[in-house]
Amino acid sequence: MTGHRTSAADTTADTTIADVRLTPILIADPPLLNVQGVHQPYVPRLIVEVETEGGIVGVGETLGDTTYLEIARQLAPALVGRRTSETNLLPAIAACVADVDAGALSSPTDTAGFRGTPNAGKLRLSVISAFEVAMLDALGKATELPVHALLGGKVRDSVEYSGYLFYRWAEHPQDDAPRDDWGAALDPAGIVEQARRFHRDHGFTSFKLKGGVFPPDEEAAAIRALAEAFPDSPLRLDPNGGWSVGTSLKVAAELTGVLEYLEDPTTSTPGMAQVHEGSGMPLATNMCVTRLGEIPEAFTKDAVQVVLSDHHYWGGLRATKELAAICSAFGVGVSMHSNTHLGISLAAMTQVAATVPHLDYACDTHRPWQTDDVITVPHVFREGRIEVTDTPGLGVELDRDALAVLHERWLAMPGMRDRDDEAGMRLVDPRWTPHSSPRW
Ligand SMILES: O=C([O-])C(=O)C[C@H](O)[C@@H](O)C(=O)[O-]
Ligand SMILES: [Mg+2]
Repeated sequence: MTGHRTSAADTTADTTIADVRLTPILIADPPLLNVQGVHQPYVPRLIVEVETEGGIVGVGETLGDTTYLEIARQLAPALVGRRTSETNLLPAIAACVADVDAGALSSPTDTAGFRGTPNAGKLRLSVISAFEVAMLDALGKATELPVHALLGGKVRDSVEYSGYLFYRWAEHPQDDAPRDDWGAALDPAGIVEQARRFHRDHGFTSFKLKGGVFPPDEEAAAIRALAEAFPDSPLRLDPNGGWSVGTSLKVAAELTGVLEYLEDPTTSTPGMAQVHEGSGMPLATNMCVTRLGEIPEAFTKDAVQVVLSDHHYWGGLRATKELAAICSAFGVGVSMHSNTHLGISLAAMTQVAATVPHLDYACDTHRPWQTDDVITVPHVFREGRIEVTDTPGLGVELDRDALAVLHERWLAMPGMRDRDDEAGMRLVDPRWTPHSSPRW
């Protein structure tokens, strides 16, 4: 053991950051529907590599839209010469060196992230998250410790995820888009069939339906059909703020006892508080509590009962643990949100989820919808769970060939470098205007 440590120290002990590499990529995505529109054939992600003086490489993954990439490009050189252990400095360094383009802040919602109104702090935190994960991965490899050990150690050996169901078209309208064999899911029967495949292929026993697509009574009917097909499964419905308070109260009354929780039925914190007060339905959010400053109002008004943490939003794995501790102090539950992502993010989500004692719900993940990956051994869900590895760092290895292919795709398709679900929908419905909120 000592001999092993010594030899590792000889070659790898210097954890000073020597180089930071950024690789924007485009990953294939099916035509999944939501309140804003439809996923386009490709979604941008950013892969961050942090290389130490000792030659160790750590990896991180985050949103790859232009604004995020610009922030990352400003932040990367400022980290050279820092230690991989200095993750607490990331917010201050980012605030000093990374400007956020005003255009990115003028949008009513952050279409890339679905987390309420964008602001500079939120966008920087999303970029920081990938650097923090890459630094922890490198540090873990250098010290021969898994990332969960750097966060205080795991309290569970596997992390449960929920099957993320979407209304969807059979194929994208673009002729040259990638195809899959899922077929369309546009009614309760289609959603139940999708859930059966998720259960068969990955063992998921908890399901979330992305709503805000059809009139709420149709989506409530899909939930009831799921409850009949999977009587023991916890179920959630998430219309991403597409309903008025009145509509939310009506659906909440109808689905009380059927849903585990209702997610972001309406957009504002006062609106969420009214819905909970009037219905008693537990409400979850990844839209009205997405940074520390939004917590006091939401918790004192009892507007949310479950916060969907997301290390990409909150600035990394340590920040996720801090959020979980605050939630615990207020008796608010914690689960985990996801956007379209690959295996590096799934590894990071699993490592941090393993360390949060009161993670009371199955976490969200889009990963089963993705056919691409940038790690050599993609994760396998068993009984809806991912095993928490004890391999040093995140326990994943970058597949450089796959990364190069997906980067080539990014170079070749400048029109896909920003997620734009509205633009995707306008190809089919040129008058599409999702911002007449609330839709129902
Ligand atoms: O829980 C959520 O709100 C999400 O997962 C946001 C995502 O962007 C989802 O709506 C999607 O991918 O369409
Ligand atoms: Mg949500």
